[in-house]
Amino acid sequence: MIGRFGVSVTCTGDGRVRVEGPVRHEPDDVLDHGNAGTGIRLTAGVCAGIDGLSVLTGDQYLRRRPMDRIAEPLRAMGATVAGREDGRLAPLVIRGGNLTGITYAPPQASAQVKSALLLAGLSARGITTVEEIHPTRRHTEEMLTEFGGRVTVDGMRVSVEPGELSATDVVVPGDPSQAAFWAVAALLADQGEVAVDGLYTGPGRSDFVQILQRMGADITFDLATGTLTVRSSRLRAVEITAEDIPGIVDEIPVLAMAAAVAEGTTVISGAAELRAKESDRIASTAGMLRAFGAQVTETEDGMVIEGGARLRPARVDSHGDHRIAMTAAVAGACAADGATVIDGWDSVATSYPGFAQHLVQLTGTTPAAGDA
Ligand SMILES: O=C(O)C1=C[C@@H](OP(=O)(O)O)[C@@H](O)[C@H](O)C1
Ligand SMILES: C=C(OP(=O)(O)O)C(=O)O
Repeated sequence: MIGRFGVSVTCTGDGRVRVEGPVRHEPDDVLDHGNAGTGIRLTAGVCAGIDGLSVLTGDQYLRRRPMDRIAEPLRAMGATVAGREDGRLAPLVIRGGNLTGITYAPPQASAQVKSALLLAGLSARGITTVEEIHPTRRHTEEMLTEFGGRVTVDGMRVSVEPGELSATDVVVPGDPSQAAFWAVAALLADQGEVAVDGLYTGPGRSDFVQILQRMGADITFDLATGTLTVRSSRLRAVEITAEDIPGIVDEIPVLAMAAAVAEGTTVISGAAELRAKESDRIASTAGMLRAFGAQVTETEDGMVIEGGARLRPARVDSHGDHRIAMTAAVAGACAADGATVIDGWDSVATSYPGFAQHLVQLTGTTPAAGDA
């Protein structure tokens, strides 16, 4: 993908990637982002800053996800953004360059929107400011600062000044969202302990740990080392509200699975944003839980999960959503006696290509892929 901008990218084979910039010209082909919502939205921010034409698209699921959340502010900065349904849906065609900084308050708590605007702001005239309604993950601010970008954070206001970035070496820590699957695997199992090392320890990415603690889980996260340790536990129901959601936005499917076996009724609300993810994650999570035998009622902005389910093996449709597929695999391997089959297993490659191998290492169970 980055190669389309004339940037040289080399994988050295020892886990390192060498990227030689800068991005200076329009991409020489259509930028296909597959299933990656973060990818297309952040790249749109970069393309808005390039004096030229960029065409961005993705797979059948991504082409259904809302892009107006980035198209509108990027237009306000001076880019031309066209797409299906008046720029609401990809493919998007962006003519960038000649941007002016704006102050923008996204109506949704979204690190993707914030990041798109900060990236565009690097090549705008004046300062670009994003006013968040709720703090979201801050990887973009951290990365821009490491690359010499001038970023200021003042409470819920994040600003960037225009300027060139300079190359640096970055060590990418482990992704807490991936570790969440192994945490719930340990909790669903009858016995045992799982430890995951080297995780990112910054704010807003490991809130699932506190949710699981509220559920009575024996779980600790060592902020000095980034080590998560989880032991099989009896869980109780929890109430998850709008305040909690931005910090666990990607972990709801797997937390909902934990809630299905917990004692009591779990209520999740304020999570309407989940309907705009890879799948409608309220509907797909509820469908998955029901397939395993749990009782769930979908609400407009969340769900009510009756706990105490004895999970049975299931046939689950991932709806093209990696987090549904991985949650089902963990439940099938750790808590349901018999073969669970997952349709749309390929989606897992979006965020965790090594997942099946790790599941086999941990549980000895190979997930059964159904139809593509
Ligand atoms: O910035 C990011 O890397 C992401 C932000 C989140 O999206 P929103 O902040 O738009 O909810 C999250 O769901 C996504 O998986 C990754
Ligand atoms: C929502 C997710 O990703 P994206 O929006 O980048 O497709 C996710 O990783 O669960």
